[in-house]
Amino acid sequence: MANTTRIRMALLQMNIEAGFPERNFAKLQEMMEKAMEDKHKPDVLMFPEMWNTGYALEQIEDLADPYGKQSTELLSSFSKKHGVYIVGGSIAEKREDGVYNTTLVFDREGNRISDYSKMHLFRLMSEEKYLKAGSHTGRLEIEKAEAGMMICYDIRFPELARKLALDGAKLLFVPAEWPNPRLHHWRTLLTARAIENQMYVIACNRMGQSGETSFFGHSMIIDPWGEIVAEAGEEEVILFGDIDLKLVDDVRTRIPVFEDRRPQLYK
Ligand SMILES: NC(=O)CCC(=O)C(=O)O
Repeated sequence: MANTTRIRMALLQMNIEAGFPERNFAKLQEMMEKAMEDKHKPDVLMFPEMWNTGYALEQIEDLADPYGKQSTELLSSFSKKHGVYIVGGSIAEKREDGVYNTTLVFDREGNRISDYSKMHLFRLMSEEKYLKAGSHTGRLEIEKAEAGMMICYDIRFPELARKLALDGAKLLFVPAEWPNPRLHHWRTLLTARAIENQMYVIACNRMGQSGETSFFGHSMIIDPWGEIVAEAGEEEVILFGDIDLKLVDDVRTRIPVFEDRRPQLYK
């Protein structure tokens, strides 16, 4: 990177075929290769939620990736080969006690540097019947920038975003499978998390149809002032956008929300 405060993101807004992991692996690989062919090579690749299986929840025990092994092999070798960070959307990950909705993160050398399992399960899509909830927050470092992770429904919990910000996050990554008809909620909640925490929000949604459910895409990068840096439409696309970490410090200096908090009065 020429200028160390700037980071270029590539968000792979893909269709996901529920119940067909091999097809989704192939699609993801194809889009990752395409992203790296761009003349302004990205520093970070990011994907949607549950990109390996989609919401094939009734078959999830059979479809989920045991301990994320297959996903790790692909993402680790790709990040090492191309020298790119990967915030791996999320996968259905099978562990001994059940299936988790887990983000895996890799650095430019292919090392797995972080993981996060979705802690708030979304009942409207029956997650609580088939998935286990994670029990720790998700943090990582991209170049020298502290970042946090939330998965889809998690963005309805501002206290989690605030905790990540208080712990030092300047960026927030949000992989999602957020369906119609809640585009207004998606855009409003992401923008609110960016403004209130004065952080970049980088959110990658899927597009396409799965049974009766349609997904609107609209992956977004929002700056700490609440302005939209980049936003996709409803099509399958790679959304590129640059972030500048200096802006986080500028906004936090201009309106010193974190200094003005009075947590002793919020109990
Ligand atoms: N996959 C999800 O967590 C969907 C969350 C959602 O649609 C919402 O409205 O919240």
